[in-house]
Amino acid sequence: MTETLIPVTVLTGYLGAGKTTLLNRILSENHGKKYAVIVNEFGEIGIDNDLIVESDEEIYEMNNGCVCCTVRGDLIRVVEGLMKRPGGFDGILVETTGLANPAPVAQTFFMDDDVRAKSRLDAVVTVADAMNLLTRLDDAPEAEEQIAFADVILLNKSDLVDAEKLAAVERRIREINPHATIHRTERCAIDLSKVLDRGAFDLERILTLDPEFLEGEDHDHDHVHDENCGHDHHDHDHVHDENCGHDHHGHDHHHHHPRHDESVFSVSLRGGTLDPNKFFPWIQEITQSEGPNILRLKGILAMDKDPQRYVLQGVHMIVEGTHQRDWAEGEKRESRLVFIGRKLNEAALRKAFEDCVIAA
Ligand SMILES: Nc1nc2c(ncn2[C@@H]2O[C@H](COP(=O)(O)OP(=O)(O)OP(=O)(O)O)[C@@H](O)[C@H]2O)c(=O)[nH]1
Repeated sequence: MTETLIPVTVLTGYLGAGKTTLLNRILSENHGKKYAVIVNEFGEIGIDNDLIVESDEEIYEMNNGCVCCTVRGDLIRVVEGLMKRPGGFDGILVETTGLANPAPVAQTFFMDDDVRAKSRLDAVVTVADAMNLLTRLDDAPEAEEQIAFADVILLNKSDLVDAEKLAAVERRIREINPHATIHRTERCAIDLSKVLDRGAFDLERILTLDPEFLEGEDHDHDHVHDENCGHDHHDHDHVHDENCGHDHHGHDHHHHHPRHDESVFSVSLRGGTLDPNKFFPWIQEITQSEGPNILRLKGILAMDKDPQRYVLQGVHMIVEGTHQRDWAEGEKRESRLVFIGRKLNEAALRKAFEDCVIAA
């Protein structure tokens, strides 16, 4: 019986840990399987979808909130739609935002009758950033939930730390989660059979961790969920979108799950072509001076006189840039840049960015 159920892999991990890197590996590898990918991102301009490699796989983007709360109904609808597709899929991958608590995402696959009848949660795979995890565990509750909930953990970015630190991070992970399989990786290089179709999700363990995990199974959870979302907290996404353009993330979707970190918000910038002689020194300077507050930085940029799209990625002070592909004929040369972090000075970021724009 169980063989006919579609395995679902929930891919989680804090901002910038390497989730998209792993997803791109899965999509690029010649595994002969057909996966449907559901991507959820935080930050108002959709950039992540542009960072996923081109493949034959079907990709569904959900940008209107966090998959663990506001768009959970969307997740059920997307999955239900996938189940009805002729030919079907060998697996479904759900990449959560870096700020998601994986528990409600996993719950989705137990609570909806149609979804439960056709799919099985295969594993929660968490990518951890070896360089930043210890700090995150101290200041971000989601980071701890992602580790606690994992069946498989990729201790990634092993190239950025020495052996001693790697061992210390692994010890801390073990304290939080003694059960998960841990793999040390660099750029998420791993045999995919260690990640996919593991049959690793252990409901018994999760119920020990969270006895109310299956709570609401007999109820119409959409309503329960909506009520919690509407009444137990104020919706920052809306308040801030309207008042200051910030893109806050704060909810109390389920009483027994800790809140999201409300101090984290995003600043989305958009403009035309940029002057590289102004832009790069600015990014250099801002990531050095504000690095601790910049949890994540992502951009698809149009540089002046550059025929290619330039992709910029940062996690704290580490910034990487690469050319992605030629701008297509007729494609609008537009630059999009998103900062996600704490205490970001939106007005100053906006002004500095606009100073780099040379053509609208
Ligand atoms: N040095 C190093 N960099 C890495 C490694 N893995 C990923 N990166 C880089 O880290 C940055 C973030 O990687 P992503 O895969 O986009 O991370 P993510 O978890 O998808 O990020 P969000 O979706 O924003 O949460 C990128 O610049 C990657 O190239 C690694 O093992 N070592």
